[in-house]
Amino acid sequence: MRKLIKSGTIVTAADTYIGDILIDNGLIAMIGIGLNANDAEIVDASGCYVFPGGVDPHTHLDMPFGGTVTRDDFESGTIAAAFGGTTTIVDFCLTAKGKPLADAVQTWHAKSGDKAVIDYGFHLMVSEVTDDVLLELPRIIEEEGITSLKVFMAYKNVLQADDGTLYRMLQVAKEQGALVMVHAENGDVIDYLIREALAAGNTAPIYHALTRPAVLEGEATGRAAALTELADSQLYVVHVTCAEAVWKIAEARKKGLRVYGETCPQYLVLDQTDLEKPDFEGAKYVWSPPLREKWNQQVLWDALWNGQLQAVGSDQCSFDFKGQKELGIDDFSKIPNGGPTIEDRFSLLYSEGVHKGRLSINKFVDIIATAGAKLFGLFPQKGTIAIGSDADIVIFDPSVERTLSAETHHMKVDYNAFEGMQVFGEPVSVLVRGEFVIRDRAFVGKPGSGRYLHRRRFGDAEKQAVKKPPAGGSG
Ligand SMILES: NC(=O)NCCC(=O)O
Ligand SMILES: [Zn+2]
Ligand SMILES: [Zn+2]
Repeated sequence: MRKLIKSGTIVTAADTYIGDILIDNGLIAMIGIGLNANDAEIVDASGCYVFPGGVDPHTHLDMPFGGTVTRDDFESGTIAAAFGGTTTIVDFCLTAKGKPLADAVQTWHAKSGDKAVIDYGFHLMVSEVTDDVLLELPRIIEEEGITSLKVFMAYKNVLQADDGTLYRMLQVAKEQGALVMVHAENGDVIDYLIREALAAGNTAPIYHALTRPAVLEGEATGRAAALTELADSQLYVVHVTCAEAVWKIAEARKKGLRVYGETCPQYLVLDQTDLEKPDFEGAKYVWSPPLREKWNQQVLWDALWNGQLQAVGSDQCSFDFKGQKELGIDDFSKIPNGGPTIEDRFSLLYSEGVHKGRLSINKFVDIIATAGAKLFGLFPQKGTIAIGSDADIVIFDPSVERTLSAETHHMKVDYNAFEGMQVFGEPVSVLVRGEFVIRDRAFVGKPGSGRYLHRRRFGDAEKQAVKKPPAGGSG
């Protein structure tokens, strides 16, 4: 049945206006004022914002890491995402050294296919360059529409790739129209600092931060940008935490390089002192790169506002405190890295950004939905409210004040990283391709209803936009 969303304040990355949206066959069919459609179900959105569904370009669901597996899988993770206003995720498909890339992609399809309740795509994590990898990559990019490749410069002896691998991936990305994503930290030096700290008996969670100093994130970011320049390629730096890394991205962008950056909600609202919480509670706040000194938060907000950073991903990678984070009780380096963020990304950015006057409402939409869709080959199908786009819509009540908590969240994990934080605004109803997944704050979706997204190549949208009309055509 068609749906008519009436009288909401429609917000895109460019505009804010009161209007109606007619949804037909999962797509936005019409936008106007005073629209009528006798056969359509009327959805009253008066007093609410009508946002495009959030696009989260950085999630780890059902992922093995640090000797365990993330608590949230594609079912609980995407349900939580939907409650939080996110309708599209791009998850990281973990490849294994020496094994075909296609095996990893099939594993990720098996993890997600009958579980996801929102739409999803995959990035491919690549940690080695072999003849087989080089042969297989173009096929994966073409057939699977996986047009982003992730390289780790940290996690020595586990996921870390060397500079040659990063450079080669940048070359492949240039040739194939893909975007290289990089976890930028100097893994070799960090490995040394960790061994030094442990040898001195420094085992508590705070040493996770102290052995991964900001200067090593800045150094790796600058190195990745330099290799991008050499390869004349494109780079997206994930989870930027600090001024040192922002400066390197800004410098690269000033030179005209295609270098982009993402930060995450945790780096905008939490800081290094959280790792000092007693009774091992600091382990809940172990991310890599780590939470930084508080003054970095303002640098990140400024960078989002002025366009030095483009997007905010959740980096959802959840582990229970009990039994999982506790693996590192005697050794901080064994604490599984990551936290539960998929559900609160959208609301935290609205509340801390728009409500507190740090971001305009249009900039918020850009950061939370539009920029990610553009960079990862999904725009304008995803990330905006426009005629012909998927009807992925969040009806958001800005008047609600609520407290984030593990008691009320929908992730499976046993703690909330933002426990006790007050936020303004709440996604009330969420639609994916015109179907309610969340309706009046209740889950009404169906596991398996999320669709896999075959993404376009990097830069394809721009190429299509300037395509010449056929000779003799009217154009
Ligand atoms: N960020 C983090 O600590 N865990 C997830 C894996 C990664 O993105 O590095
Ligand atoms: Zn990472
Ligand atoms: Zn991550």
